[in-house]
Amino acid sequence: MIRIFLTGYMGAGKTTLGKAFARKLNIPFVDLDWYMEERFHKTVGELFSERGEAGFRELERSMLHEVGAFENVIISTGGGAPCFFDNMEFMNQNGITVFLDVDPEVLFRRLRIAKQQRPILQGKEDSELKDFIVQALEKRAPFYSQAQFIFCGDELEDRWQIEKSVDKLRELLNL
Ligand SMILES: Nc1ncnc2c1ncn2[C@@H]1O[C@H](COP(=O)(O)OP(=O)(O)OP(=O)(O)O)[C@@H](O)[C@H]1O
Ligand SMILES: O=C(O)C1=C[C@@H](O)[C@@H](O)[C@H](O)C1
Ligand SMILES: [Mg+2]
Repeated sequence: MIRIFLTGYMGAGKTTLGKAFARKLNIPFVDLDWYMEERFHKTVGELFSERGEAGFRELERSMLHEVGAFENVIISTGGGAPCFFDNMEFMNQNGITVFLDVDPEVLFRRLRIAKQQRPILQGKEDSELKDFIVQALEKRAPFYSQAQFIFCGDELEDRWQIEKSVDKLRELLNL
């Protein structure tokens, strides 16, 4: 039975790599953010603004437990999920955990063009976004570093790079 949790900061490529990896292994892919959006018929942004971050995190935790019971699945978590409650411990006990490690400069490049969909980044000027990412990575490092595997997600810009990363991840996990 395969159950893999992909973690990492926003824009690390959890959804991109997770989808491609699941296709390769021919098993379902579940994105925790999408799962919550479907379950509640609301966007992550709406859930955030209606419940506040604390309410969102509670919901995220219970949804993580729900998808964490699925078998033969690749799960990409929200960027913050590993950093609240005992979520990291839960994932380590229930599956294989991978931290997608991406250079802050690369994250900045990706996120500056896609920040509107992410409530935590909304309204930030490019000049403050870079520092915000660096500081957030420092704060979150103690959680992300508890993953069993660390994988470089710098190269996910086109189909060819994604395919190459999928093969490397497969090798790393011995699958
Ligand atoms: N070719 C590309 N050039 C630049 N940016 C890209 C390209 N392809 C994807 N991106 C961006 O890179 C980011 C990585 O994608 P992805 O959505 O998989 O990250 P994620 O880890 O799932 O983030 P989140 O935690 O916010 O869901 C996205 O913001 C996407 O818009
Ligand atoms: O890094 C975060 O805290 C977040 C990441 C996204 O995946 C979403 O779960 C939400 O926007 C919060
Ligand atoms: Mg995602």
